[in-house]
Amino acid sequence: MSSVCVHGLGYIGLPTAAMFANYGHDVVGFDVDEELVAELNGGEVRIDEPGLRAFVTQALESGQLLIDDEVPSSKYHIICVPTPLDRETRRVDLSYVRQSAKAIAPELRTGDTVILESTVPPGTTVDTVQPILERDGFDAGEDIALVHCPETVLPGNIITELRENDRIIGGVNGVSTEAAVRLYESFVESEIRTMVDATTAEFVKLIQNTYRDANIALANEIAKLAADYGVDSREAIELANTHPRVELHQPGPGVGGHCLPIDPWFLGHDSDELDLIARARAVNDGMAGYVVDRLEAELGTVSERKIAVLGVAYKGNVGDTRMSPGLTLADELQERALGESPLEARADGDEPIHLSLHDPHVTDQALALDSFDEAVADADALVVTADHTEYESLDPATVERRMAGNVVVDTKTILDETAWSATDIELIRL
Ligand SMILES: NC(=O)c1ccc[n+]([C@@H]2O[C@H](COP(=O)([O-])OP(=O)(O)OC[C@H]3O[C@@H](n4cnc5c(N)ncnc54)[C@H](O)[C@@H]3O)[C@@H](O)[C@H]2O)c1
Ligand SMILES: CC(=O)N[C@@H]1[C@@H](OP(=O)(O)OP(=O)(O)OC[C@H]2O[C@@H](n3ccc(=O)[nH]c3=O)[C@H](O)[C@@H]2O)O[C@H](CO)[C@@H](O)[C@@H]1O
Repeated sequence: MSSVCVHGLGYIGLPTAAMFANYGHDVVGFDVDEELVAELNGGEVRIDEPGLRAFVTQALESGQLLIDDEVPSSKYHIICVPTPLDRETRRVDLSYVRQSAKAIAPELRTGDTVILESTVPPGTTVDTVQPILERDGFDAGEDIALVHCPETVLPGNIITELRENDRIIGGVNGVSTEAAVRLYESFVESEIRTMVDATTAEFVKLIQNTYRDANIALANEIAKLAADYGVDSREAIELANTHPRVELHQPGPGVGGHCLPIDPWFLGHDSDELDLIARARAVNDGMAGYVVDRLEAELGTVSERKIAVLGVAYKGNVGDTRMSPGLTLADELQERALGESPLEARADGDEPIHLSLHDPHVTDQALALDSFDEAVADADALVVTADHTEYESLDPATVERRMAGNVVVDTKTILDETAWSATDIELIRL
């Protein structure tokens, strides 16, 4: 078993560190966030992910996982730090990756391996990480091993997918690739696919998420077309998918989360060839506006209405609100309610719209969420924006009684159409 240091203890680094520890490696989890380090050392796990708390507790209690705010010498260093996108410039911020490589460099010894797991634009391992690691005279591929090994786990199912997803490992040379394979094969149950090229591994990760984003964009456009023809988009997509070579995804209120709305732009980092991919992004980003159009068609205007947004997590059964379609919809409603003269609208002192946000999975106090009863009471319209299990069983008769209006937009098609058709509620599905 090896010594492993995992850099960055967020959604990816924490389960990864616990996984290596639970498979017998000596793991140090390092994070620059001192509050997080203290929380983890106190046994607190702030990420809402099924099974994670118990998994981390097991690793900590066994003594195989130590959480520290200093970087130790280690046979393996795994970088799981953020790679955020500047939404204005659409450029990635690689400062966390650089900072991490700089912290690793002084601890390196001959024979150590550095693994970049963070999602990055093609070329980052070789152009950004390698020169930092080589500053002290080490030669990547000769003295130390260097690879990119992208992370592909699905939030909501991270622990299972860590073990069961195929892994891709691209090293700067064959020796690097083999060194990383030896580590991951200690717990990965599926295929480990290797290549002697870190840039291809980076590229593959990005095209996986881009495929999903573009496929959802197609489903969203199909939903808008279907509405114009009076066709049920979900039924049409289900039938289309019976063809052996068709696999359409599902429409929705937009694409959220930390990956799909961001990663496609990484492909444009050193290329001007983004075309369809950029259009797909625009289609998905436009879905909030489309939902407001549908509401305005029913309500006349959204100004001065009470509208409840059910679901501010970026998708069902998670508590993560990064790039949340529900929150984007709330902003869009706010903007539309202000109309064309926002200053005038503000001057009269009235709230331009009464928005109520609800989510059973989100604990972020800053969002001022309402209880379900508060959200539904006297609402003119409800919009379901996350497919949380809790919303599937909403009682239509109770909702109808409590609302002032009768418009319910089910952007994820999780409500039981037959049950809701027994009420006077106008159920709109995408
Ligand atoms: N969340 C996902 O579903 C997912 C899936 C696949 C890939 N990824 C990629 O994995 C990477 C990490 O994502 P995440 O969701 O875990 O991020 P996160 O924000 O949840 O966690 C990142 C952690 O890194 C810490 N950190 C920042 N700078 C550091 C440094 N220099 N040294 C050590 N720690 C540092 C932060 O304090 C934070 O705790 C990103 O590149 C992301 O795109 C994420
Ligand atoms: C290729 C792939 O599978 N990548 C996954 C993805 O994880 P994720 O949690 O971000 O992905 P999704 O579950 O797809 O959700 C994203 C948004 O898309 C909406 N959506 C989804 C399906 C659909 O048919 N119609 C929709 O509208 C959904 O509601 C939500 O807003 O990226 C991670 C980081 O790189 C990967 O590790 C992980 O493997």
